[in-house]
Amino acid sequence: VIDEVRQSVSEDIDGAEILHSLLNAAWLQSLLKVRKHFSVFHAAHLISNTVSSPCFQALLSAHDTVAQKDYEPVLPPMPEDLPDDEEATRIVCLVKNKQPLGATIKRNEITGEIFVARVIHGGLADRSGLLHAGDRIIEVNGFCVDGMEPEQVIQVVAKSQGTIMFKVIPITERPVHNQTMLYVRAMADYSPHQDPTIPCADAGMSFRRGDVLEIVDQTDALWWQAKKLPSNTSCAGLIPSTNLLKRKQREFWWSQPYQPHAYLTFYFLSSPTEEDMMAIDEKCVEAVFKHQTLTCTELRTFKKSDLVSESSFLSVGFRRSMRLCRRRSHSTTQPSCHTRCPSSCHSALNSPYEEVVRYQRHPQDAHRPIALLGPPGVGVNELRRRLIEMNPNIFQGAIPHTTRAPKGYEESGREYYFTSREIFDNMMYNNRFLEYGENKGNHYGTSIESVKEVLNSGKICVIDIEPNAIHAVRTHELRAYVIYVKPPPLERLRETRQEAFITTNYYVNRPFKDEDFQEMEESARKIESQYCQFFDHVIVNNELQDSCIQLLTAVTKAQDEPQWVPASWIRPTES
Ligand SMILES: Nc1ncnc2c1ncn2[C@@H]1O[C@H](COP(=O)(O)OP(=O)(O)OP(=O)(O)O)[C@@H](O)[C@H]1O
Repeated sequence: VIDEVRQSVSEDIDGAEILHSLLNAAWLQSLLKVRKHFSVFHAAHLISNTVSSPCFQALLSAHDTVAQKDYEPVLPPMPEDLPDDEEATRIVCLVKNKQPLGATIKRNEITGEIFVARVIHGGLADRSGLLHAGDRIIEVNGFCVDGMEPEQVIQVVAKSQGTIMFKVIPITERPVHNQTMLYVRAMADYSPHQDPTIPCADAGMSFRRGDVLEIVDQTDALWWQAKKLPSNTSCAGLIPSTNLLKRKQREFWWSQPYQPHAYLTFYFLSSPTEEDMMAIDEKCVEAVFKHQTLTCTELRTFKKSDLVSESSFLSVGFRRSMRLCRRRSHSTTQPSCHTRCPSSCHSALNSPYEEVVRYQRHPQDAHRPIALLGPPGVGVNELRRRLIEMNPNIFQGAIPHTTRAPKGYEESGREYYFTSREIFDNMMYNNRFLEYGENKGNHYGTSIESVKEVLNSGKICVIDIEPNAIHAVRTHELRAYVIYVKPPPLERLRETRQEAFITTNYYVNRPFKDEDFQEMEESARKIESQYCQFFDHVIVNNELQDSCIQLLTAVTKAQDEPQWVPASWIRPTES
C-alpha cells in the first residue's frame, strides 16, 4: 500500500480517488474483518482468564463481604450550632471499641486549659489521624472541660458509651514525627509503675532484660514509644529513651552501695533532675489495655531416636583440666579463668538498649557457633557431648590450647594444641582467646581460631563457656548463639541426679550432695541476674532426653531461622 501511495504521489494523481479505491479494496475489507474478530476474541479470552483467576475471585469475594457489612454504630450528625469561627475548632468523633483510645492529656496549670499531651502510636486516636499532641480540648461529649482536673476529663471519657465527641482547637504547628524504624534489646528491667518520673504510668510499658522492643516513635527526647515483640497489639507504650534510662541508671548506681553490675538490676528510680522537670512534670492520665502473647516452637529435622545413638567420636574440647580452671573461678572471688572483652563490649555494657536487626544466616555462610553456659554441674557438658555424639559429622567442639606437656597417647591438634608458654602468652595479649585459665601451674585456653577452624570445615562448633566469656563470643567475627542451661527446681535435681557425678579436683568424680545442688542454684541465680539479657535460648535441664531434644531444636533454629542479633554484627561500626 505504501508503495502504491508513494507512486501515486510522485505521479501527481488525485489523492481522494486513490484513497477511495484503497478503502474499498476487497483485500483491505477482509483484513479489517479478521482484525475485528481477532481483537474481540482476544479481549474476551483475556477477560475470562482474569475473572476466573483465584486472585480476582478472592478480590470479588472480599468486595462482597465488605459491601454486605453494616458498620455500627452510625456516627451522630454533626452539631448544628457550630461557632462562626469554625475554622479554629474541630469536632472529632471516635467510636469506642475494645482498643485503648491511646492519648494522654495534661492541664496548663496557669490557664487551666486541657491539652492532648501525647498520642500513642497505633492507638485509636492515632489511627483516626484527627487528634494530635498539642491540640486543645474544649469539650468532651458536650461537657466544657476548661478548668477540670485531667482525672475528671478521663472520667467523662470512661463513662461515655459508643461514640466520644471531642471539640478541639487544633495545634497550629504540629511537631514533626521522628518515626525511623528501630529495634532494640533491653539491657535493663523497667517498670513504669515504679517510676515516679513517667508522665503517665498507665501509658507506660514494662519490659525485662532481653526483651526485643520495636521503637515506633522517638519524637520526644525523653519518652519514646515502643512495642514489645512479638506483639499482637497495635498500640505502643511509653518507655524511657536511651539517654533518660542511662541517666536513671547512673543516679541509681550512685545511690547504691558498690556492686559491679548494679545497673543491670535496678527497679527503683530516683527523682527527676531539673532538666527532666520541664518535659515530664505533666499531669497526664489515661487508661490503656494491653495483651501479650507467647509463641511456641517445634522440632524439625532430627528424630528423637537420633539422640541415643552410641557412635564413637573424638571428644574434642571436653578436657577435664580446662573445666577445672573454670570450676575454680566459680568457687573463689578472684577469677582464675579470664575472658577476652572486645572493644564493642564496653559500649554494650554501658547502653541500656542494644540495637538489634533480624538476621538470617545465608546457607553459604559459616554456621553460627553454639555457646552453652550454666552453673557448674548443671549438665552443660553432658548435653554438649550427646549433641556431638549424635552426629559428629555436623557438630564438633573446639580444640583447646595448653602449655602442659602432651601425654604419651596425645597428639597436638587432637586432644589439645600443645604450645609453649611464650606462644600462649602472645595469643593472650593479642586477645586471641575466648577464655583462658590456669590449673596446677599449666595454662589452658579456647582460641577464636580453633572455633573458626571448626566453622571453616562446614561443621557447627559447639563450645561451653564461662558466663563472662559471653561478650567474647557475641561478636561480628563469631556471631555465636548463646544457650543458657538452667537447673530445674531443687526437688527435681534430687530426683534426676541420683546416678549423676560431679566433676571434682580429685581423680574420681563423686555423686552429688544436697549442698552441691544448693550451690548450683545460687550460682544460677547470679548468672541469670547478670547475663540473662544475652541468652538467645534457655533450656531447663530437667529430663535429659527432653533437654537433648530442646537443644537440637534450638541449634537447628539458630542456623536456619531469622534471629535478632546486634546491629553491629551486620554493619560493624568499630574496627
Ligand atoms: N538432666 C540430667 N539428668 C540426670 N543427670 C544429668 C542431667 N544432666 C546432666 N546430668 C549428669 O550430671 C553430671 C554433671 O554434668 P556435666 O558434667 O555435664 O556438668 P557441667 O555442667 O558440664 O559442669 P562441670 O563443667 O562443672 O562439670 C554428669 O554425671 C551428667 O551425666
